[in-house]
Amino acid sequence: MRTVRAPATSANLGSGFDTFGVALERPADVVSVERAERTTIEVTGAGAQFIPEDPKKNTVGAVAEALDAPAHIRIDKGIRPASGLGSSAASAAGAALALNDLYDRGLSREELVPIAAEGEAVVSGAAHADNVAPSLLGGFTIATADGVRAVDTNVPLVACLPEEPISTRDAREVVPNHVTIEEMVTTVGSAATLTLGMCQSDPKLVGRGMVDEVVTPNRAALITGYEDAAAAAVDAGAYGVTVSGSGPSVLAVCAPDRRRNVAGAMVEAFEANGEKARAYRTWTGDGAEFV
Ligand SMILES: Nc1ncnc2c1ncn2[C@@H]1O[C@H](COP(=O)(O)OP(=O)(O)OP(=O)(O)O)[C@@H](O)[C@H]1O
Ligand SMILES: N[C@@H](CCO)C(=O)O
Repeated sequence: MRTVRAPATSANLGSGFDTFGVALERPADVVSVERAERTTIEVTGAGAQFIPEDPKKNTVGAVAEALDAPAHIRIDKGIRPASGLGSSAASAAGAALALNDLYDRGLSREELVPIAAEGEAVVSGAAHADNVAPSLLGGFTIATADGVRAVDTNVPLVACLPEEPISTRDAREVVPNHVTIEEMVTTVGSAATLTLGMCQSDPKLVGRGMVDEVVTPNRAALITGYEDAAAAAVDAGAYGVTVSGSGPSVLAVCAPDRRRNVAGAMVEAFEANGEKARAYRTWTGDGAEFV
């Protein structure tokens, strides 16, 4: 048997739609695999009642098929599904690392990224790698058509998770198909600034790099209370705020000693809009690990 702890992740980071992602120190999924004649899945933990155990509908089933590694797979969910914290991706990343070792496939973590992304295609219709990449590699990752690059970083973050679920599949429907040259220039500038901030572990630069006028406004409109929560986070000292992944989670970057204030301000803002919420005070983190 092999057991892997795979971290939550936050993708897009505002300016890096379908490209940027970052691993979080917490929360995480724990995935255990044992050899079997055919793949079966057992899900427990956060939101398990909403997660299919059919291998054709669960991200880990696609991973087992891609690796030709049938197994009994147990997933203990630490990351609520449809949360914007890479719940589906963490299971896929954990299963990829565990099955690769169990069946001695000898693939590198980088080579496992597109395999884990096939799991994402099962649930969202797109094999986007911007959650599975940081969950496998850790740190800040840049996923492009010719591969994935990872950067070690150490940036304090607050992830605030309102109760209303939003599926990635639904949230991809509101992404515009075209941008203006002015929007492109703003996004490129933000993306470059965010990348520099991650390379230098500079939360102020990361916050400035979250500015996005293309995807974020359309996603924010799906999240009840987003504008109030984002404004409250900035008032409490956040350097930047954006939608985490496809939402509804909201990601803020701030100084380490401001995380409690930022977390409390966002939770209160959501509650003032009738939305219960919880917040994780965390840091950028490492990739999946054997336990
Ligand atoms: N192993 C899994 N863990 C979590 N969700 C899964 C899993 N397998 C399939 N799903 C399905 O995927 C959906 C959640 O994935 P989705 O991409 O929408 O949200 P997320 O991964 O939590 O957030 P995001 O991708 O925006 O960070 C749910 O409908 C769930 O039923
Ligand atoms: N880039 C993906 C990430 C989902 O977590 C999206 O925003 O649809």
